[in-house]
Amino acid sequence: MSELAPSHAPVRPGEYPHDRAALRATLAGLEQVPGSAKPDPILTVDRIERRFGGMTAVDVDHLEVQRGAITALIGPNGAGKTTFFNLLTGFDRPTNAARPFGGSAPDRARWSFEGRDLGRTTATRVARAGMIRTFQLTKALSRMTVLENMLIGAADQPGENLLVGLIKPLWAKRERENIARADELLRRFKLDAKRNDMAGGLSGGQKKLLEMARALMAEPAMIMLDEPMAGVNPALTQSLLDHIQMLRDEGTTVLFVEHDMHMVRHISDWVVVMAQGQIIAEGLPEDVMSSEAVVDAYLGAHHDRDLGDDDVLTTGVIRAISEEVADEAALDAQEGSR
Ligand SMILES: Nc1ncnc2c1ncn2[C@@H]1O[C@H](COP(=O)(O)OP(=O)(O)OP(=O)(O)O)[C@@H](O)[C@H]1O
Repeated sequence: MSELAPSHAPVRPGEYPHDRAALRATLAGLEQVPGSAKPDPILTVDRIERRFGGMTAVDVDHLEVQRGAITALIGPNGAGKTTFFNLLTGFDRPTNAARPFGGSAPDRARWSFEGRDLGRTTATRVARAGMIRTFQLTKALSRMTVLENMLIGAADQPGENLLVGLIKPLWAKRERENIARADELLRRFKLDAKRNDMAGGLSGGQKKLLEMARALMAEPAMIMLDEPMAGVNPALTQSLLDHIQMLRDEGTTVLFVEHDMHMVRHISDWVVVMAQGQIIAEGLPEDVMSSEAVVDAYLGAHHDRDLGDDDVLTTGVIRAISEEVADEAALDAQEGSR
């Protein structure tokens, strides 16, 4: 058994054996229920709500994201995944946002990253804390070159900091370092030949790669990818998957939203299922996605097919199935206590 598995002792990125099996062994020992406790959560979320008028888009009671793992957030269209991402990264505010100096009222949204409270902070500060996201629709700036796009992603770009801007030699050194890092990432993402091209001329898949590479300029502890496979042609699919797995192997935590179930099944270490704003299931991909509950929800009765898309995953079906699973668990528990 893995060294990590029995104790569930906290682990740091550098300590990961870069061994997916060991990480999975740790995760396999966890309770597969919504809000399940993780041995070493990098992100912990409590009671976050977002309503638009009378509609509740997000209503998450508790979530912990395991450090160093690839966690997939799946769910039908409109489940609240992107809104949840927006809230966590400071691009939107919860309806029950914590009030400044309001203490820690239990009904107020709270989330912390690396133990740091992010509930009252801005998108820029969230990014500086090491939690960087990409968007469903790529935000590559088309009238800038690929390299310029990369430099925007650097956490300490000189233009942002007046003091650094005033100290020219330091400025120049920073810029050289940022360019070196950008070039290294562009090589890694096979975009180096496009370095001086306008980003607007890249294919959809290349823009996705650029967005991911740009997010890595800030050396985030956790990268959040919103539908990284959307619009990517099959030729680039494998490359994207490899990059994401490489990030995990290097100790970066990955949280991604995706409809491509092949991707979810093949690269994620843990899957969180959202429906109607709530987290309704969590677990290992093979358990969550092969569980009769989710397979039925996605595919009807066709258990012999791999999950290809989630068109058939309607909120109603998944909720009905999750209730059924909860009932079964309650029955099991009753039987066990007899
Ligand atoms: N700014 C907004 N104003 C009003 N309603 C919104 C707004 N943003 C999101 N919603 C609604 O909130 C719900 C959740 O949307 P969200 O985009 O978060 O879902 P999603 O799970 O990311 O869906 P998809 O998989 O289709 O991207 C949807 O019903 C959506 O219409």
